Amino acid sequence: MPQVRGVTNTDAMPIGPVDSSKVPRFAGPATFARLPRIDQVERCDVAVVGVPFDAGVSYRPGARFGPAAVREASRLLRPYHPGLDVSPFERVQVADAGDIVANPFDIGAAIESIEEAAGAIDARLVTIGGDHTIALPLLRAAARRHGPLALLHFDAHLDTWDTYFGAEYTHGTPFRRAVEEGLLDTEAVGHVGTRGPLYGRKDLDDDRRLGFGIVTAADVLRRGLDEVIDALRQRVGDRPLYVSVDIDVLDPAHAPGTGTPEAGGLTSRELLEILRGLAGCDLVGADVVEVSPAYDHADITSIAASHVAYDLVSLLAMQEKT
Ligand SMILES: N=C(N)NCCCC(=O)O
Ligand SMILES: [Zn+2]
Ligand SMILES: [Zn+2]
Repeated sequence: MPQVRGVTNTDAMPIGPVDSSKVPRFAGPATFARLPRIDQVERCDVAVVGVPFDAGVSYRPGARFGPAAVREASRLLRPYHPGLDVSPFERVQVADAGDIVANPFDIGAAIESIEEAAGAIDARLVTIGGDHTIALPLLRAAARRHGPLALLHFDAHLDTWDTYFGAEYTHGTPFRRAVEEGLLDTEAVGHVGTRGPLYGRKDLDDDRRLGFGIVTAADVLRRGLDEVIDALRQRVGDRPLYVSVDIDVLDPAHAPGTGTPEAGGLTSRELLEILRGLAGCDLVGADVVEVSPAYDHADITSIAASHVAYDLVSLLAMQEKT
């Protein structure tokens, strides 16, 4: 039976996901959360878009298959978010914008086309990666619309390193490039969940000099969620905020399917609670990156990433004026 959707949503209710009480959730093509494709709606407030690109990785590859795995895992999401008390797909039009085509053999060309394609989507974006290289063109596109951005970067890693094998554009370097390009408001940039061995103490000195504050994974444990959320909200204030979530911010027990796993990470419960604590901030865009399904088990990582994306969509939907 073909799926029936509304013809137009110009001034009517948003078109929501396929109803899982009528069409089994395991049937039909996997758009994010079973939402309509962007070409099936007249207007779109929040778009979920994939970037299947992983030519920037330093260790285990495979994040090019992240968008497809996260969409599959998102079939079980339901339309009401009790933690945030919002039905995001009723409040605004959310749609799946498909995948951005990025050259797998030319990182420079890929970065350019990601920036251009992201800039051409007339909606607030939640992007599913792909490796962390893609954050740079996504930040460029967002900063072009909103000016210098506050950034909360959830990751085991700093990703402010300078070069790898002489290469400037990799998944370990996007946030140094973003500061150098003036995309970020360096009064309001921070990492959350940082941990693991570094190349040297200079990594931290450089990072601090670039303007970043750090809430380590150990800080989340020792200071507790409420204090951490307060500190993050104070740092961000009312600036336009971009949230970048590298799924390796989670402990490998919660996200084995990723390229550069580090022990001692956040639980998915902690991450989701911190994200919910950002309700009311001026979120303008977000990404979830570094899901590498070949290393996953029982879809643990792509399920976690689908919930992170759902929370980010919900935060964007809550602040959109209806
Ligand atoms: N962005 C991620 N996931 N990892 C960066 C790790 C860079 C390194 O191999 O040192
Ligand atoms: Zn990382
Ligand atoms: Zn990263």
